[in-house]
Amino acid sequence: MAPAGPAPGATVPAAPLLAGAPYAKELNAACDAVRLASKLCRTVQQQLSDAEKVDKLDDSPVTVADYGAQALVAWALSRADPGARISMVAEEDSASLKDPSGAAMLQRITQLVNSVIAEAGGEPLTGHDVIDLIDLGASPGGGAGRHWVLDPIDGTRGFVGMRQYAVCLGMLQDGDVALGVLGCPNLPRGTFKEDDGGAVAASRSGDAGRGLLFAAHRGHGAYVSGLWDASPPFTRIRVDDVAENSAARFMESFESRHSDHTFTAEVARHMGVTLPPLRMDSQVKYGLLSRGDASIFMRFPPSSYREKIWDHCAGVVIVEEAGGKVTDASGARLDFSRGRWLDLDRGIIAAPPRVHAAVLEAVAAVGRRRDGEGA
Ligand SMILES: Nc1ncnc2c1ncn2[C@@H]1O[C@H](COP(=O)(O)O)[C@@H](OP(=O)(O)O)[C@H]1O
Ligand SMILES: [Mg+2]
Ligand SMILES: [Mg+2]
Ligand SMILES: [Mg+2]
Repeated sequence: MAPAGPAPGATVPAAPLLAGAPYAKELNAACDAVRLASKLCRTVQQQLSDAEKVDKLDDSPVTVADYGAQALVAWALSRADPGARISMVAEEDSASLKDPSGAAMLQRITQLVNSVIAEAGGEPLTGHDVIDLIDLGASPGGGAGRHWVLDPIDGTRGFVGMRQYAVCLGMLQDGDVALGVLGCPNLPRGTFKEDDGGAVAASRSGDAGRGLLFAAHRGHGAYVSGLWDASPPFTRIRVDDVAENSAARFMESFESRHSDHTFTAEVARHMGVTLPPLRMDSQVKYGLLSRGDASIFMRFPPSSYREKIWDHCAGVVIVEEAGGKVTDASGARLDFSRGRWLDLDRGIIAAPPRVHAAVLEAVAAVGRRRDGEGA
């Protein structure tokens, strides 16, 4: 059933988005929070120094902007709903900032956060406040009640490498994703062109033509707007269910350690997909799929890897509300109700319905062929 609301391509008036929908207040608060965090990230990406990033235990990077964006989103959501106890499942924690060796980094983060808060008309925070806000993200989540789900910077490797990244905020209500918002500072507003995912992206970050905000409300559609204005008009978006596989463009991680490029190439070949893959960091891939800039997203990490809910929560509801399907390799929908991790069968496949069925079939066929060869 098509979701309620305006037709795809229709422009809806400036904020508040979807006034009257059940979670309109929360949706608009989430959009504001993501806009603030995106501003901080845009500033930092242009001037990031080695002293502002550290490697985590799992060998992944984290920067002052990851921490700053997490604190800002927590601040903005708390401000929008004073008195409420917010439950947030977020990627970062403050452990390394509480250590004396993290003092300079905490000071820098506090300064960055306060500069954005000042612009938003708020009172300055102390380092302790920033730590408390970051640690709001330690919730175990689960299937009961409301949990915000935050990846303050998804695609930190892309952020550091001057490529694509996204600020990703979802809202779980009783185990289902009710809202999703993606801030994509380096995405061009026009149709996506091949080189836009690559190293040149950030050199143009801040251009008038860059910066998109995707937002979805379960049952009320998916929308896109410019990222930098306080209350821009939104346009309803829809996936592109191409009639022929040969016309489908597929997307995957820029980093081959995050997703097996050899396997996806074999699946694409099996389907008769001829266009080369669009390789990009982060959930911007879900945004582009929802807007019809590409028709397939595949992710096949190493079998030992366990997916985290913040890497998919916002993107999944945006794709579904744009008319797409997101499942694991066995065709099951992703279950966000089980805590901080997603348990799934091998990989993740997102696409419009016809193409999705074709990808599922091809994944199974290539899997069987590989098993046969290995036997
Ligand atoms: N070995 C691995 N396999 C799969 N995903 C990984 C991974 N190591 C890190 N990731 C996740 O992949 C995310 C980025 O996805 P993509 O490949 O689409 O850009 C990272 O998010 P962060 O950048 O928020 O840490 C991280 O959670
Ligand atoms: Mg990370
Ligand atoms: Mg992530
Ligand atoms: Mg992250």
